Amino acid sequence: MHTREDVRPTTAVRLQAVRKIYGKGDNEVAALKELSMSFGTGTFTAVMGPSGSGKSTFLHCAAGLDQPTSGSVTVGDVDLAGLDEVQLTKLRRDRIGFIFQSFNLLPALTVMQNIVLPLKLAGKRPNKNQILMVVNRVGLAERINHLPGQLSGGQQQRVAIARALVTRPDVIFADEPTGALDTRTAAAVLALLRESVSSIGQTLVMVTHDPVAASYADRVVFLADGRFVGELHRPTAEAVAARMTRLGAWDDETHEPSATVAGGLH
Ligand SMILES: Nc1ncnc2c1ncn2[C@@H]1O[C@H](COP(=O)(O)OP(=O)(O)OP(=O)(O)O)[C@@H](O)[C@H]1O
Repeated sequence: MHTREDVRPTTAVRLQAVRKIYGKGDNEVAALKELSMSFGTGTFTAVMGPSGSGKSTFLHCAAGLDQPTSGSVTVGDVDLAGLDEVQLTKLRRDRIGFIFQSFNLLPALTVMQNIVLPLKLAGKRPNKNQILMVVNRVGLAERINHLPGQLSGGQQQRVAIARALVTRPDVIFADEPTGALDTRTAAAVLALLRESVSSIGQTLVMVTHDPVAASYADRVVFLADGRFVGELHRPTAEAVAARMTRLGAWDDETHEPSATVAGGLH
């Protein structure tokens, strides 16, 4: 018998010639321009680019939260263009995990209830051993009966990571997952994300402004003005920062390179 891993395609997510136009006529903005990109199963990719380069639009289109104007997005072996809203919702629930800067936990539910929520919503009976494995992996075994409000920011983000891992999705999209955390807590969360890729083969795509966060990835892809403009494999924070500087990412000083870059963290 095949396990699900045996039959997983080697490409978890593929975008082909994706265009996304917002607005009409004089107000038209081309946020993505013929963007083509693939994300291999079991890889960790960081997506970077200057403000307005299309990172959020990319994330929304790749995760089936928004539809491209043209081009195609495939998750696993499913072309999203062929799905109606109900099917898209089901695909997001069953095959995609999300981690946000703001954690997005339900405050009235315990840690354990938050973690098993995606399984409950999918009508699946939680497998106790699998849940406990995930809870242990994120280091929350002592906290399962706490409410999110009783946890630190780093602990809350670890709950969000466990919640994303528990359905064993084809891909997890993370949007600035360490944006609200201090440097040391961010490092712990990034190490955990890295470990979920290295040890269980999770596929992870993370949008970030932080070169140090990006240095935990296998690959960094750079967007500028809605286009793919380059990539770095086995990135260092210094190389990422240098590339971002060349892209003019910090000209407006809204996103300073992290102070930790100089230390060569990773
Ligand atoms: N709903 C929308 N309506 C009109 N234009 C939009 C909309 N969303 C995004 N845009 C425009 O599309 C372009 C890409 O925006 P997007 O938010 O994807 O960039 P980003 O790289 O995520 O930016 P940031 O790093 O500042 O979050 C920008 O020019 C933006 O103004």
